[in-house]
Amino acid sequence: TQSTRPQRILGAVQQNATRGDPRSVVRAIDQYCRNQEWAMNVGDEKGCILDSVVSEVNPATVLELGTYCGYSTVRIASLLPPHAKLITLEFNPEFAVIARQVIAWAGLEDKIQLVEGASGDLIPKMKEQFGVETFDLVFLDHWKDRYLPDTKLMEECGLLRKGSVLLADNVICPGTPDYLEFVRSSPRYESQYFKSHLEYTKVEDGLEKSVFLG
Ligand SMILES: O=C(NCCCCc1cc2ccncc2s1)c1cc(-c2ccc(F)cc2)cc(O)c1O
Ligand SMILES: [Mg+2]
Repeated sequence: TQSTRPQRILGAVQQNATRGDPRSVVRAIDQYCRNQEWAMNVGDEKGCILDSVVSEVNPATVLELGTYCGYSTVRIASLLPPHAKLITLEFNPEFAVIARQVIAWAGLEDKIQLVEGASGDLIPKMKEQFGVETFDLVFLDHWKDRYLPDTKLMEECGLLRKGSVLLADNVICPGTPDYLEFVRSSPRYESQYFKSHLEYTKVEDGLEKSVFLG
């Protein structure tokens, strides 16, 4: 039977990356997706910007919306301090099955909790079910039309504190116009655009970093 793209990405990790070495997992996925077949990982170019923001924030609690195969999950978790926790939400069960194996190959199971379901359903349960107070960093990389409603939902659920950082992928391609307009015009956010390219291509894309001012 025909394999899926996520299954082929997992195969590339198992063949080319070293167990317990997160950066080799990141490198194996980037090499596969740049040389064999494109996939919607944040990628190496935007990934460097992601690394710099994660290192600057040095978060104890991270929420990732949109796991896919776990590329950015592993990339972020590899930079977290010892007792930090990353919760990642994935809607597609097939992606979740692959991501769990990529996370395990990287040896990062203790830092990462992958939760299956829709962000709109799970965000209101964060405090009670997952024992979360607030998130220091949120990486938005899920349905592009959910960035704005989920940001408002996180505010309403008290999951953001003064200084919480939102980092959003794909604000140009595929684009998140309503989200961009909101964070750039709201007095409650300080926003900054990091120009880059769509993963593994020359098409323009970028990350928007928005600090919640409380
Ligand atoms: O759709 C994208 N990413 C979201 C996948 C949706 C997965 C979800 C996770 C989840 C968790 C919780 N609740 C609800 C959801 S929905 C995406 C698409 C492109 C792209 C760019 C140019 C193209 F020509 C074709 C695709 C590039 C990217 O970097 C992306 O991130
Ligand atoms: Mg993306």
